[in-house]
Amino acid sequence: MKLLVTGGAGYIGSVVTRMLLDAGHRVTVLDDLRTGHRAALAPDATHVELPVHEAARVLTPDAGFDGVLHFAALIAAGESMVHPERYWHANTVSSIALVDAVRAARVPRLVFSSTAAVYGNPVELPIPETAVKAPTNTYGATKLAVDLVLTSEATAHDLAAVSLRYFNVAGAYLRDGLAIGERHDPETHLIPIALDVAAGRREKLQLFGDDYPTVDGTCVRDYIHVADLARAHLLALTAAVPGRHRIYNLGNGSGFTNRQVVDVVREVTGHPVPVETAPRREGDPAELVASSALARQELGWVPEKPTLTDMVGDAWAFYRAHVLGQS
Ligand SMILES: NC(=O)c1ccc[n+]([C@@H]2O[C@H](COP(=O)([O-])OP(=O)(O)OC[C@H]3O[C@@H](n4cnc5c(N)ncnc54)[C@H](O)[C@@H]3O)[C@@H](O)[C@H]2O)c1
Ligand SMILES: O=c1ccn([C@@H]2O[C@H](COP(=O)(O)OP(=O)(O)O[C@H]3O[C@H](CO)[C@@H](O)[C@H](O)[C@H]3O)[C@@H](O)[C@H]2O)c(=O)[nH]1
Repeated sequence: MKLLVTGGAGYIGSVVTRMLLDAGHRVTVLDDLRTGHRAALAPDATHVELPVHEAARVLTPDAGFDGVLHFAALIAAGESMVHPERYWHANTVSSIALVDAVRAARVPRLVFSSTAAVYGNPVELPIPETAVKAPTNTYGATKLAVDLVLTSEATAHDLAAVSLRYFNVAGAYLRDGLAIGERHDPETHLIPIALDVAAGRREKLQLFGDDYPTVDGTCVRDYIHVADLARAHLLALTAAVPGRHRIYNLGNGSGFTNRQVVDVVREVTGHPVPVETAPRREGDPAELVASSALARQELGWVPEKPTLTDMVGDAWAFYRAHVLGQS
């Protein structure tokens, strides 16, 4: 297929781009590098340095794209509570412009990066796709809005749409000397920050809140390996059906508290990783754990690296090689 990948210079988009190219697809990456890295761009993909809202300049009716995978977004839930307008523009307004371009160019399929953050504090665990959607942060709300746009678009205009609701993505894609991993700047995610501490780049980790209604008072999250997540996108591309908007949760179905995650980082790195308790981060739901039964059933998705030790181990291997330059 000829595919447009938005956000292909970012963490997840660059892993998926690599897998798409290796599977024989032709890929154009649309990314304005606002948070991504030029070095993460696949050398055998075409790169167009444009913002998503200008996608129509690339997605012309003559260009012959078979599909779009839409990763480009602002992703920090905490920041979205402080600067919500940035999130509505970057995530929702831009996505509507992209969907307009997809319709105008008659691109048949679109796969969208949705999120566990659409659910808010869940009333049932593990969370199925049918659960109540009540986001506790603006980031989740901006993504839920795009999911709703895609449902109408699929129904009214025959788009084959798939939303993949990722839970917490971790790890790195390591293969034959290649390593693609997480490099957000500034970093806000728990595992890479804990690795910064293990590497001696930060003194300690702040744990945001220890009074949540969970086993040790810290938030619970469900982690998914970035390579397992990436494979789900290739499956979704072929499973997409015209006129349908399919939605799949992607996680492993096991919850880890933030303290348990830090324990795994200590085991993997051999570093004590000191922590201090800090106030809650606004907008954080207490617990997010996925039911991915539907993805397993309908996409035939089976995670190959479901353990947190594997994820942290791969993230640490990437970190040492590419952030500390110890390869
Ligand atoms: N990382 C996670 O744990 C996680 C979990 C759930 C969902 N997601 C979703 O997955 C997607 C990818 O996340 P990531 O961790 O790879 O993020 P990332 O920040 O590493 O990558 C995002 C990429 O999109 C580009 N970009 C952002 N806005 C753009 C715009 N308007 N125009 C052009 N380029 C733009 C950035 O330059 C960057 O390269 C996002 O949509 C995010 O919401 C991520
Ligand atoms: O220095 C830190 C960083 C994070 N946390 C906590 O660790 C947990 C996980 O936080 P983080 O790694 O930032 O991920 P989330 O906020 O859960 O969000 C991620 O996972 C969501 C899906 O669950 C996605 O939608 C988001 O894009 C992605 O950033 C939360 O309780 C945070 O408060 C800390 O205690 N200290």
